Amino acid sequence: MSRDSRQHATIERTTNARTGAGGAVVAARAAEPPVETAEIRALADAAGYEVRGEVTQVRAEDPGTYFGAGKVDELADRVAETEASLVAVDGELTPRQTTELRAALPEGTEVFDRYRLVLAIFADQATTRRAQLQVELARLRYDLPRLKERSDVGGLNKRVEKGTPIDGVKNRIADLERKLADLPSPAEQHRAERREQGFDLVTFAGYTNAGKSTLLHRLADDLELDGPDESPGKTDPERGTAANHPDAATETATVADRLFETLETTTRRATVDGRPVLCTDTVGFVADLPHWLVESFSETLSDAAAADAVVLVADASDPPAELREKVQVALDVFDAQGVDESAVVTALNKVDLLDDDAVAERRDAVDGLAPNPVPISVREGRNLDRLLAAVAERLPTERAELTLPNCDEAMRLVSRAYDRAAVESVEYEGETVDIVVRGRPSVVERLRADAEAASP
Ligand SMILES: Nc1nc2c(ncn2[C@@H]2O[C@H](COP(=O)(O)OP(=O)(O)OP(=O)(O)O)[C@@H](O)[C@H]2O)c(=O)[nH]1
Ligand SMILES: [Mg+2]
Repeated sequence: MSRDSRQHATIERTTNARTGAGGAVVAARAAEPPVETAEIRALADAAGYEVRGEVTQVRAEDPGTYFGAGKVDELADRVAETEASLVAVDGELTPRQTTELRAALPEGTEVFDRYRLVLAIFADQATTRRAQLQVELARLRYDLPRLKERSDVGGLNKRVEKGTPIDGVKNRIADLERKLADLPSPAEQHRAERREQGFDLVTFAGYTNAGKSTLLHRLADDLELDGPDESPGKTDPERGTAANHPDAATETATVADRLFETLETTTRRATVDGRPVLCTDTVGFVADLPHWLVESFSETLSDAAAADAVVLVADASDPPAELREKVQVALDVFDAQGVDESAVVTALNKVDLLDDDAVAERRDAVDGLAPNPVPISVREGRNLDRLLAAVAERLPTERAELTLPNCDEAMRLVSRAYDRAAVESVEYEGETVDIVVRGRPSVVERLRADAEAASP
C-alpha cells in the first residue's frame, strides 16, 4: 500500500466508525495572515462532521464574540446556507464567547472550540471502560474553569459554594481519578511482570513528531539496525506542528487517531550496554493542546516515573525558542509525574537538518534546562551510541565475578546470563568456569545465588 492510500485508509476508518454527525462550518482567526484552516477542518472531519464551509478573519480577538461583528453575521449566513449543525472555531473560546456566538447563530447551532472538538473525537473512540473514564475526566477538566468563569461573571452561587455545580464537578473529578487509579492497566501489569523478570525500563517521551517511534524502531532488537528507518504512514513536516504541513488534513486526523492509539503503549526490547531493556513509546505532546488534556490520556506518562531512564526526544529542527519552550513543558510534565530529574536524558533529534552553528544554537537554547543534551540523528544513525551510553549510565548496575564447577548447570547459567545481563567474559579453567557479568542488581543477585547453589 502506498503511503497516501494508507493515510487515506486511516481517515476513512476514522470517519466510517462514526455516525454522521452532520455538517460543520469551520471558522478561524489570526492577528496576521495567513489564516490556516487545514487542521481545524481535519479535526472536524475526524469528529465525524462534513465540512461544508469556512469563514476566516484577520484581526485582533474580539472579547465578546471572538470574531468581529460583521464576520459573525457572515458566519451565521454560511451556517444557514449549508444547514450546518456545528461551528468549529480554531482557537480557545471563553464561556462568554461561546454563549454569544451561539446566540448570534441560527437556533440550535452548536459551537465547539478546538479543545472541545478534540474531546468529541476522543469520546467517539473510547470503547474500553478505562478510555471512557479518561474521556469523562478530560471533559470535566475542560468544563471546570469554564463553569468557574461563568459563575464569576454572573456572580451566581458565590455564597453557597458547597453543593454548587462547581463542587459537584470537583467531586466527580476526584472520584474519576480514584477509579482510574484503581483500574488495572493491562500494559502496566505486563511491564510489572517484565520488571520482575529483571528487565530495565526506558521510556521515550516528547512532543509529537520529534522522532520517538522512529528512534524506538531503530533501537529495537527485532529490527535491523542499519539504514534509514521511515516510520510508515508519516510525512516529514519541516516543523513540529501539523498545521504548517501541506498535508495537514491527513496528518492531523492521524495525530488525533494516534493520540488515542498510543494509549495502547508500544513496548519493545532493545539492548543497551549488552543487557536487555524494555523501551516504551509514549503518546506525543501535541503543540497547541494544553498539557492537562494530553496528560488526561497518557497513562503511559505515569509509567515514566517507574522507568530507570526517560529519554526526552526533542525536534532540534524547531526554531530555538520553540525548542526551549517544548523542552520546558516536557520537563514540567515529567516533574508533575514524579520523574526523577537525574533519570532524564535529553536527545536533540534531526540534527541532519542543521549545520554545526545551528546545532550549537539549539544546545544554547536548552542550556540550564537540560544538562548534557545529546544531539542525534536517528535518520543518519548519528550519536546513537552516545545516547545509549547516557541511558546506560542511568541504569542501576552491579558487577559480579562468579565461579562454578564446569557442569551442565554452568552452561545453563551462562545462557541465562547472556539473556538477562551483559556478559563481560566466560573462561573455562578445567574444572571450573569463571563468569564476569554486569547488569541489574536483582538479576546479578539471582545469578550469584544460582552459582552458589551449583557449587558444592
Ligand atoms: N530529518 C530527520 N527526520 C527524522 C529523524 N527522526 C525521525 N524523523 C522523521 O520525523 C517524523 C516523525 O517521527 P516519529 O518517530 O513518528 O515521531 P514521534 O515522536 O513518534 O511522533 P508521535 O508518535 O506523533 O508522537 C517522521 O517523518 C520521521 O521520519 C531524523 O533524525 N532526521
Ligand atoms: Mg510515535
